[in-house]
Amino acid sequence: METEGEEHASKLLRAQNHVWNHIFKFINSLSLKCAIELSIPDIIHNYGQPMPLSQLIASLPLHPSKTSFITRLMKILTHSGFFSEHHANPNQPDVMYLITDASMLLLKDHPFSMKSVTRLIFNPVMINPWFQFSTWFTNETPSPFHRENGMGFWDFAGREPNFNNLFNEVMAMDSRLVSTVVIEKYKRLFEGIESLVDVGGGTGTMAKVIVESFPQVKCIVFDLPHVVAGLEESQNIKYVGGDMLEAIPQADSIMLKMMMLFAAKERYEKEWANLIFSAGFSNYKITPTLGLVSIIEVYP
Ligand SMILES: C[S@@+](CC[C@H](N)C(=O)[O-])C[C@H]1O[C@@H](n2cnc3c(N)ncnc32)[C@H](O)[C@@H]1O
Repeated sequence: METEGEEHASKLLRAQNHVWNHIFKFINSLSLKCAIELSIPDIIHNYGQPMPLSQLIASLPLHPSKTSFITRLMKILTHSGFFSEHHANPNQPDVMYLITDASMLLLKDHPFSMKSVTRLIFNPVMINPWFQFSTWFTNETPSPFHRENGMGFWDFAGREPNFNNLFNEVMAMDSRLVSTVVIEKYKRLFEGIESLVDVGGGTGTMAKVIVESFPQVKCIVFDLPHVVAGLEESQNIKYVGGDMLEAIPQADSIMLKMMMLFAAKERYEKEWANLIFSAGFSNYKITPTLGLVSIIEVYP
């Protein structure tokens, strides 16, 4: 039984431990970045069986003075669920690694590879604004991103083609995965639709999957002009550049996936966003698990 003093000391240690852990959480994500840059998920996957640490080390472009640190990197990543550790037998001290469902999504050639997400999110353009977070609360700058990069996110994407392409690629990857689920699960919703506008539809990945599965649907992919410029249209897909905060094209259904619907309604008081809200969410399929806000609806 702990004395009052001991109990106080354990509580204090637990609290300190909690703070240390929280402060160092960034090591988890930046270790993941490191592993991806060294192609560790691909190397282990291509090995085709549990990969001994010595083999992994031999396959990496390491400076000889750094080989022992790979064990530490792999400990962090195993603990975070990106690899699993295996021990062949007690006489074989070399630990072996396999990839997990999570690191499968980091493989270069996986159809739903999230590698581009890591390139986008670990980009200083995206990370540095977080260092401005508290300052942002104390002044008028519209977003930490704006404060750090001198303009809003979408303006920045409009001026930096590489960043724009990377962002659109990330969105397309998400849509490739989500569309497979949406088409399967919400088939019913698309069956009666003749026209649909995908507001903020990016480069049209969702729209392409929808018209392939439901050829009666005519899709308008509506997004900022720099996103849709030069994209190839088809009989069922038209691209329209514009600002959803001004107006959106007419269609008998609206699709929003990962869009700022609340901002459109509350900050910008857009009529079309109000319409969605006033119709009552019960009429709409809101599938937060499929994205930040995924709404697929036929209206009126
Ligand atoms: C988070 S992405 C979602 C893209 C796509 N719906 C998806 O889920 O893959 C947000 C999209 O909204 C577009 N966007 C941002 N502001 C916009 C505006 N004012 N008018 C039209 N599109 C806008 C962006 O260019 C971007 O493609």
